[in-house]
Amino acid sequence: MTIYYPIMVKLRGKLCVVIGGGAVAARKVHGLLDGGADRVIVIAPAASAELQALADTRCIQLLQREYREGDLRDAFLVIAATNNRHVNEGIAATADKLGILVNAADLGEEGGFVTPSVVRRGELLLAVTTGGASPALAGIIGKELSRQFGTHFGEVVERLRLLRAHVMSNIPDSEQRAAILRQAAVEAMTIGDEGERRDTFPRERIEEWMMRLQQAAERSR
Ligand SMILES: C[C@@]1(CC(=O)O)c2cc3[nH]c(cc4nc(cc5[nH]c(cc(n2)[C@H]1CCC(=O)O)[C@@](C)(CC(=O)O)[C@@H]5CCC(=O)O)C(CC(=O)O)=C4CCC(=O)O)c(CCC(=O)O)c3CC(=O)O
Ligand SMILES: NC(=O)C1=CN([C@@H]2O[C@H](COP(=O)(O)OP(=O)(O)OC[C@H]3O[C@@H](n4cnc5c(N)ncnc54)[C@H](O)[C@@H]3O)[C@@H](O)[C@H]2O)C=CC1
Repeated sequence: MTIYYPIMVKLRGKLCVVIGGGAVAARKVHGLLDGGADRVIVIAPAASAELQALADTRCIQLLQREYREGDLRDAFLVIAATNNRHVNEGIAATADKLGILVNAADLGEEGGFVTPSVVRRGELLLAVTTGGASPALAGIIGKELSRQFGTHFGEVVERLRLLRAHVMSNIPDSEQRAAILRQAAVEAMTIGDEGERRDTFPRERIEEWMMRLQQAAERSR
């Protein structure tokens, strides 16, 4: 068993290299693009129509050839997704030597990182892993979470961010701030319950919301 440490990493401006051009590579490329990557190079002698289409729209750069030793130079992150175990192993070993983050689609835990099942709702990002024990279960739990956390959560989190900025600049006491923000998060989780309209959260303006939460926090002291 491998123990993992989860982080949310920024990919903007960082070179990501994907080797392989099949269905698995395409899924990983979509994950990278959804995750903010804007410099993605895909290397494969034969790439799927899906990857060709991404290259046509300039979302990725496609190099139609086999992987070569120097291809990882300057990469921040590498995904080895060929159907050749030997090639994937070589990529993983080279990346390791160069200190580059590497995912090996067929080596599971032998790579440097594994990709979780992901649900995005605006800035809310849910990621599920079984560490390679059951990728299918990770996917099923991801689908369950996407039902549980509806699309309105994007807006909910946006409002919470606005509230937090407002609270940060208006409430000097850190304990009071925490009480207000915790209560706002509790309210956010109940939205949708009892027929509440999902498209307006909160009903009040941010300033009024803060005042109400502040008064409630004071009452419960
Ligand atoms: C270790 C890991 C490395 C990595 O790729 O990062 C890995 C490895 C392998 N997957 C294999 C098979 C399958 N993978 C999926 C699906 C997903 N696989 C994903 C991640 C991971 N897969 C990493 C661990 C994540 C974790 O466990 O938490 C997900 C979560 C995310 C993503 O791919 O982006 C995505 C779901 C996305 C979603 O739905 O949300 C399905 C399900 C299906 O197809 O319906 C199957 C068939 C059923 C099954 O095997 O469970 C095989 C065997 C291939 C063979 O048989 O030859 C290997 C190789 C091995 O195990 O050695
Ligand atoms: N991690 C995961 O979620 C999963 C991983 N897998 C594993 O991922 C691997 C890839 O799966 P698929 O995309 O379905 O395979 P695929 O057969 O559709 O595609 C393989 C790709 O690798 C390319 N390739 C082969 N040799 C290469 C080289 N030397 N340099 C560059 N590119 C090369 C081919 O041109 C092709 O584009 C398989 O080995 C499979 O075991 C399979 C299912 C899920």
